[in-house]
Amino acid sequence: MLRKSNTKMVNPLPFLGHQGSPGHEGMSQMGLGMAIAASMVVLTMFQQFLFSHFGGYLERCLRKLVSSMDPYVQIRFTEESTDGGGPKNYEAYAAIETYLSSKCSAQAPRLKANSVRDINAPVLCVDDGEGVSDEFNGVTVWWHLGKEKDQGDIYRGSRRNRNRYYALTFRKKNREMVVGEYVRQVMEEGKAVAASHRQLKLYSNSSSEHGAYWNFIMDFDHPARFETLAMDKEKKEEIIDDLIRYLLYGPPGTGKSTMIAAMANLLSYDVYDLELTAVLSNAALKRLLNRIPCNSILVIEDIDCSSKITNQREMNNQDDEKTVKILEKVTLSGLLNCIDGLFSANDGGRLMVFTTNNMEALDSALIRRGRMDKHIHMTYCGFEAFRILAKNYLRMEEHELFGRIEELLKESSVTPADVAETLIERRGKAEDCGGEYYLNKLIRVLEENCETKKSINREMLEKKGKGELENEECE
Ligand SMILES: Nc1ncnc2c1ncn2[C@@H]1O[C@H](COP(=O)(O)OP(=O)(O)OP(=O)(O)O)[C@@H](O)[C@H]1O
Ligand SMILES: [Mg+2]
Repeated sequence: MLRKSNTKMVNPLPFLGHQGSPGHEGMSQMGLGMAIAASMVVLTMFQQFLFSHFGGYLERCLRKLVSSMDPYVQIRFTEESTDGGGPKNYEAYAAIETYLSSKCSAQAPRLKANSVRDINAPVLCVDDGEGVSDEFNGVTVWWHLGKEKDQGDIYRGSRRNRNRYYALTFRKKNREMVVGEYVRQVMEEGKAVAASHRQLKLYSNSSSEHGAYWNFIMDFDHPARFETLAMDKEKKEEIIDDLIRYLLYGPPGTGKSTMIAAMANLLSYDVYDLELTAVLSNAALKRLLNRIPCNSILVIEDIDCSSKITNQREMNNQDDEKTVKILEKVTLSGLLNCIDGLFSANDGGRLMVFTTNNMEALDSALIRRGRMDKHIHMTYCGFEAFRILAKNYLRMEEHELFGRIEELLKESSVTPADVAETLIERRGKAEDCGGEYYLNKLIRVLEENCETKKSINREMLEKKGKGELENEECE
C-alpha cells in the first residue's frame, strides 16, 4: 500500500550522459569530427561495460547518495495498485480524499467534486496536479494529487482515474511521527467523516422456495434526529450513551419508529426490518440474522403481534391439516436462541430494537433484563417534549401561551404525534397565521382531550357506583 521514494526525481547517473569534447586547435574539421566520433564510441563502450558489470550496484550507491542529501520523504497512496491490493488501496485513498476535502476547500485554487462510493454527498477534492498543506503537532506536511504514467494494457478499458495517487511529502526528520500518528489520524478522521455521510439503506425480509432473504427496499432518508425527538433530555442522553438492545414500548404515536430512525441516523447504521410472520422456520430465521452485517439495526416492530401469532398457531392447530407448515414456523424459543447467540452486548456494530404497544402481552422470557437490556417507555407528550416540537415546527422557544399548555399537558393524554399533527399544519399554509394561532389551536385540542378524559372518568365512576349499589341490594 505504501511506496516510499524521494521527492525529487534526479537522474541517477548524470555524468554518464553524452559528453561533448573540447575542440583541438590546428586540427582539421574532419580530424575533429573523427576524434569526436571515436571518443563517443569509446565512451559508449565504457558506459555499456560499466552498466553490464557494475550498473545495478552503481545506481544503488548513487540513489543512496542522492537520497541522503534529500531532506524530504514522499509516500504515495495509489487509488489502485498493479500488485492486486485493490480494495484496501481504495479504502485508504478514499479516506484521504474525504479527510482532505475540508482542507482543500479553503486552500486549493482548483477543486473538483467527486462522488465517493456509499457517500450521499459529493466530496470536494483537489484537482489533478494541485496540492494542499496540512499541519499536525506543529509539523507541516504537503499533499498533492498526481497521476501515474499510463500503465498500458493492465488498466486499459477499466475504471476511470485508476492511476491517480495522493502523494504525502514531509521532512525526513519527522518520518516516525508522520508515518505513525499522522497517517493513522488521517485514516481515522477520513473514515469517520465518510461514515457520517454514508447513504443509509432499508432492508426487509422475504421468503421464497429458495429460502429466506433480505430485500433492499430503498435508501433510508429519514429526517429524525435525537435533537428533534420530543422526549425528556435525561432519558435521551441515557439512550444515546448505551445503545445495545432495546424494547421500546408505549401507545401508538409516541415516537417508537421515529426513535429507531434517530438511532440509525446517529450511528449511520442500515436498518433491517424483520417481519417475523414472513419467516418460515427457525433455521430460516437464523440464516437471516446471520446475514445482517455490522453497522446495522435489526428491528422487529409490534413484537407482541408476532409472538402471539406464532404461539397461538403452535397451540391451536394440532389436528389441522396446516399443522406441519405451522410447526415449521418460527417459534419464540427459536427467536430467543437466535438473539442470544448472534446479538451479544460486546458484538459492536449491531443493534437490536423491538417495539410494542402492549407490554403485558409479551412473554417474560423475551423481555427479561439481560436479553433486552433496556426497556424504554415512550410516553404521552409532556411539557419538555412539547417544547421540542414547538421548536421543530414553529421555530418558537418561548411564548406566553406555553404556561397554559404546560398545565393542560399535565391533565391530558395526547401523544407527540397528536401535537405534531396540529403544529405541522402551519407548514402547508400559503398564508402564515403566525405561531400563536397554532398554539391556540393546540390549546383547544388539549382542552377537548381533558374534557373527554373527565367524562370517561365520570362514566366509570357512575358505573362503579351503580355496581356497588346493585351489589348492596343483592346482599
Ligand atoms: N417523540 C417524538 N418526537 C418527535 N416526533 C414524534 C414523536 N412521536 C411521534 N412523533 C411524530 O409522530 C409521527 C408518528 O410517530 P411514530 O410512527 O414514531 O409512532 P409509533 O410510536 O411508532 O407509533 P405506532 O405504535 O403506531 O407504530 C412521526 O412521524 C413524528 O412526526
Ligand atoms: Mg411505529
